[in-house]
Amino acid sequence: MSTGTVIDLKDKILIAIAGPEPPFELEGEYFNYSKADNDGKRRILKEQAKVVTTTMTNDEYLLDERKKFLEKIQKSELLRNENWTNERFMDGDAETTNSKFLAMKYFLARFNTAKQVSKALSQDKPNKNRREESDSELQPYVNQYKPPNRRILITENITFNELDQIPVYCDITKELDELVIPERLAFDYIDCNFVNKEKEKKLVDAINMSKERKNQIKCECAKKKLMCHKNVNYPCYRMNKAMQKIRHKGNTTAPCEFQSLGPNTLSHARNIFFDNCGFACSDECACEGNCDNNSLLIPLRHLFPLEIFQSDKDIGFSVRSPVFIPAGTPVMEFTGEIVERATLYGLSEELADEHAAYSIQWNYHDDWQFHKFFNSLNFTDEYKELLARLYKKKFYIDPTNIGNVGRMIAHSCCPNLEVLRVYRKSLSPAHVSLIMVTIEDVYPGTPFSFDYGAGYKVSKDTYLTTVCKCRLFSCQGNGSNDTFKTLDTHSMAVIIRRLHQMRRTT
Ligand SMILES: C[S@@+](CC[C@H](N)C(=O)[O-])C[C@H]1O[C@@H](n2cnc3c(N)ncnc32)[C@H](O)[C@@H]1O
Repeated sequence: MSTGTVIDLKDKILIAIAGPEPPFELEGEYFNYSKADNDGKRRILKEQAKVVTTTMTNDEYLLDERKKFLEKIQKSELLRNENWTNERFMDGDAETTNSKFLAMKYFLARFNTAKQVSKALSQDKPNKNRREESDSELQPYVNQYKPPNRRILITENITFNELDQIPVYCDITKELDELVIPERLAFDYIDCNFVNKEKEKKLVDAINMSKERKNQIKCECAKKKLMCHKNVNYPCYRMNKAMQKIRHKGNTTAPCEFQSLGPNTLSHARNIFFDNCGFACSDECACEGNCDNNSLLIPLRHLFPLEIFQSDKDIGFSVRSPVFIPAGTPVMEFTGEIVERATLYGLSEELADEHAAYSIQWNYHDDWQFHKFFNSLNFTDEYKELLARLYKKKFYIDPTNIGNVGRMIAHSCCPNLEVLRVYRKSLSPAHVSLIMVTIEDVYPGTPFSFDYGAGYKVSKDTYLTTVCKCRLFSCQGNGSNDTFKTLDTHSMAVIIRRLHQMRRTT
């Protein structure tokens, strides 16, 4: 584990232009934690760990958290009128559309290449003779974690930000003496992306060029209420609409939808970063991002209470929320260092493997639709040339040493989140943010997950999908239920609907 900390990097870091300034005061407890190396951080976490017990039942705890959440919403003029009990997955036609979308997503998670996918899709037929499972057979896949009453609380707040309190629990160790803080838990927390000025000089050039008036995108609308953007002349809204229409060849489904409070919908389960990108208002706009054209509004406000917990040795730490989150909600951002592939793989072999395991690649070097798109804009020629050069490379967000809660989300073959790219202020790779959006209604306590992709390896010769421990109904991991592994999308959609009905009544 490398030991770079916020303190070591303070003078080298450039906050990627899209984000607000993070709390870099480095005071008090945060200062001590941040200046410590990995061993030191683990020591601090171990020293502050304590056993906590509760006499509340799980239902009482969830009710209490829901009450607190609703009180928080009531305090916000912007969010007060939203209906957070609305189950979007079940909302009329949305149920059919959503279950088909999820079934397609789970189906695609099985294949490594586009060729395999095409072949499998051509053979994807409903099996009318299939016996339907009973509720008790499906019960193990309802998937709502209920922690024990006695837990080890490693830290009350891994973020050090009182507006975003995220506790970390260990539920696999009973006694404090036995608690081992893994290296991967001892990272520096950051709320926005950043660029290392020394490593990514071209990104710094792009950030500087983006400050020219012609290369900026921001709304200068009068400060009004939530719907202020719905004027087709506002640049960010127009840009959002235009970007949502960028499509990979052959995608004839409706464009995706990126908005503040949802539902954010995806265009297609395939080609996620090709076909699903949007643009958001930011603090530079007259609305300061407090409008409906900002899919980062909820993540930046840290609206949903989150918890990091460990209940499984193999999976490690995971994340869950004690409140219901409807489908299509951007729950959190995935933050870290914006790096080019060569920077990531220029690390020593061991470090590169470790960083790759946590990083998300969010663009494709041959994304010619995106090239065509920014070339059609009124940016300066110099900026367009630089963007063309930059976007021939692959970019990652690397949260290994400095990142946020997004880095703790587990993989699943039946994920409930999708990671999407959204830009603010301009279109360079330094203006990107990755948002993690729910693709189904997420019931209280359900661990969050996304699909790491078929190419993700846990060791030199082992793909994660072959050893996956998500244990959900169509998990591809060894030892999982074989009857679900090869299901067609039609049968899967039926099971997905039934699981949702079961979750609602639990
Ligand atoms: C990005 S990290 C996720 C956070 C990690 N659980 C932790 O404790 O730091 C990815 C690693 O988590 C583990 N992991 C995540 N999802 C898994 C799954 N479904 N099955 C097995 N291991 C998983 C693997 O070790 C993987 O390399």
